[in-house]
Amino acid sequence: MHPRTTISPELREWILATTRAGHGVPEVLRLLKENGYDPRQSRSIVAEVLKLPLATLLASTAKGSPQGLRTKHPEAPEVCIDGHAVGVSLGVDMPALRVLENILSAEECDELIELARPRLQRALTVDSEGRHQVDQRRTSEGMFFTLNEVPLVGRIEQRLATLLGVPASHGEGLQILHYLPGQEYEPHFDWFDPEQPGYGAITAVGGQRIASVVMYLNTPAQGGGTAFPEIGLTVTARRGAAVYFAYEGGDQSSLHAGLPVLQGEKWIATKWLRERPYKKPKKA
Ligand SMILES: O=C(O)CCC(=O)C(=O)O
Ligand SMILES: [Fe+2]
Repeated sequence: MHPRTTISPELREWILATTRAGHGVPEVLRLLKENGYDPRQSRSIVAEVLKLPLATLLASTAKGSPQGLRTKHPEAPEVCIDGHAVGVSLGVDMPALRVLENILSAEECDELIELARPRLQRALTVDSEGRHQVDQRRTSEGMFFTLNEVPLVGRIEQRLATLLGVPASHGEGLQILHYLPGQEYEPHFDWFDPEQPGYGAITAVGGQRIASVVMYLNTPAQGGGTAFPEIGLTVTARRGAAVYFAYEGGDQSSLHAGLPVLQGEKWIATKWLRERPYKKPKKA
């Protein structure tokens, strides 16, 4: 049997602190290499400390892994942006996740819903070839705003950019989703799978996704939370709050689902961020 690598408490703490500070696995591995660690050994050490399967880490350090900009995780207890105080009421290390309070005011939530309502269509998913398709796993209706389409959208994009330290140009257009009782979004990852044939096309502009912000525009009477089954966490959908989470391509811990709405309705605004500036590809 091979002896297990012993990891000093200092190295373990350094890996955790560096990850918590918002650096991705590739960056941690790069720094270890710079400091003379053998790359193969570093991968095992990082996998062990972050409790990631080695296979996941190998996938995440290959082409699925963002090499560009990363978000910085908002720090508790609150971040003040242009006089708007955003509360950080819960934090998780793996995946890097924060529950944000008061990301939107009640008026901003209502205004987004009213702007989106006349433009709703059945929400689509992206298939392995990069095509948009109707999918039984996603039964809600939705629409996209273009970047900075109206002043309200621009203001929210700017707020998120300041909060997360990534320019608004890295964002995909804000998506509004509307769920009725029984509608849900089954467990999925927001990162694009590097093993899928359409990966190159989907990431040709903007690269890999690095983080998601799901903002709740109303409070469903019952149900409709966002569940993270790998860590046993369900974030309650409450008007004006949001869940932010960051990931590597291949990161299993970021599995999440929009739970079925049991009573009432659910409105969310989702912002996905890319590692590089993203512009919507022109229609062929
Ligand atoms: O509805 C939710 O709570 C989650 C939505 C989501 O995962 C997404 O839009 O990617
Ligand atoms: Fe998602």
